Amino acid sequence: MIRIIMNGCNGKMGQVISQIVRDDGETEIVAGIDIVDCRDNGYPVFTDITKCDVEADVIIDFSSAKAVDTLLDYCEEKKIPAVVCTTGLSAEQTARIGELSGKIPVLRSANMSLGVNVLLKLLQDAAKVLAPAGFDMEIVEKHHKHKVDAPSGTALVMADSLNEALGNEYTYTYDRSQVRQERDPREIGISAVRGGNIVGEHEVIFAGVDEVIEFKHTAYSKAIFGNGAVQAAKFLAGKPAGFYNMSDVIASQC
Ligand SMILES: NC(=O)C1=CN([C@@H]2O[C@H](COP(=O)(O)OP(=O)(O)OC[C@H]3O[C@@H](n4cnc5c(N)ncnc54)[C@H](O)[C@@H]3O)[C@@H](O)[C@H]2O)C=CC1
Ligand SMILES: O=C(O)C1=N[C@H](C(=O)O)C[C@H](O)C1
Repeated sequence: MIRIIMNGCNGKMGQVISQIVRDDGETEIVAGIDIVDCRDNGYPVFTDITKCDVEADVIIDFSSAKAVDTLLDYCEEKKIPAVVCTTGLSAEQTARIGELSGKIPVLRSANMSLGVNVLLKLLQDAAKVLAPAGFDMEIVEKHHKHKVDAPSGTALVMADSLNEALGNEYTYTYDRSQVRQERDPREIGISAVRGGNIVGEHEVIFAGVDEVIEFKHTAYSKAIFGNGAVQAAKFLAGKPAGFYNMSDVIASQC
């Protein structure tokens, strides 16, 4: 059995993962962390991560960017592998994760679904052909009204994938309301829509002269992220220190 600590256990994703693990014969949640202790999960819940003294093989984090500094301190102190799924992290937090991966295994991914991670590769192939041919690139993401970060972590990773494939020469434009000029050919536009209970949609538009290509991923349930996170936890437990992402998990299953 792989023993998991669930950070953010009483949130939407924490509850999805609690159910997946209940139905899984290879993993168990041995403790949860959440500032809100509102339900009986069948495992102990700590409202302060520093008070959690339960031994575990890996921690899965779906909490809040504000919670991530303390999470990383805890993982470093306890030498516990971390699957970091929370989005909206600062540049400093991202750098800290990079440093920490020299000491412990850390897997970070803004999107744990198989589909998005396959799409990231397809986008790079498309960008290498279409951008030099003059196609403009725009990303539109849509999420539920409760989401606090914008643009989504996935939209940013998609932009970074496009940019990386093109030699990192592009800048990102989030808002055109204050400018009165044509778009720069070396920009990637990123727009965020929030409303209702949309689970998550990401559309990447390559707009050329007289032709448009659109790549779209639609999440129909949060289970796709939860299943990916549990697979990532199984992958990460027992690995040497290093920085991993979902493409490592997918490659290990092929
Ligand atoms: N990487 C991925 O595939 C996905 C990432 N996410 C990200 O995961 C995060 C959580 O998403 P949801 O579950 O939808 O949000 P949520 O708001 O439903 O749940 C977050 C939980 O974290 C708890 N929390 C807040 N501060 C905490 C702290 N200091 N320590 C422990 N727990 C704390 C909250 O009380 C809440 O129960 C967000 O950043 C979201 O963008 C969400 C879905 C997929
Ligand atoms: O907050 C969410 O719900 C999601 N967040 C992730 C992101 O910011 O990209 C992944 C997914 O789209 C759902």
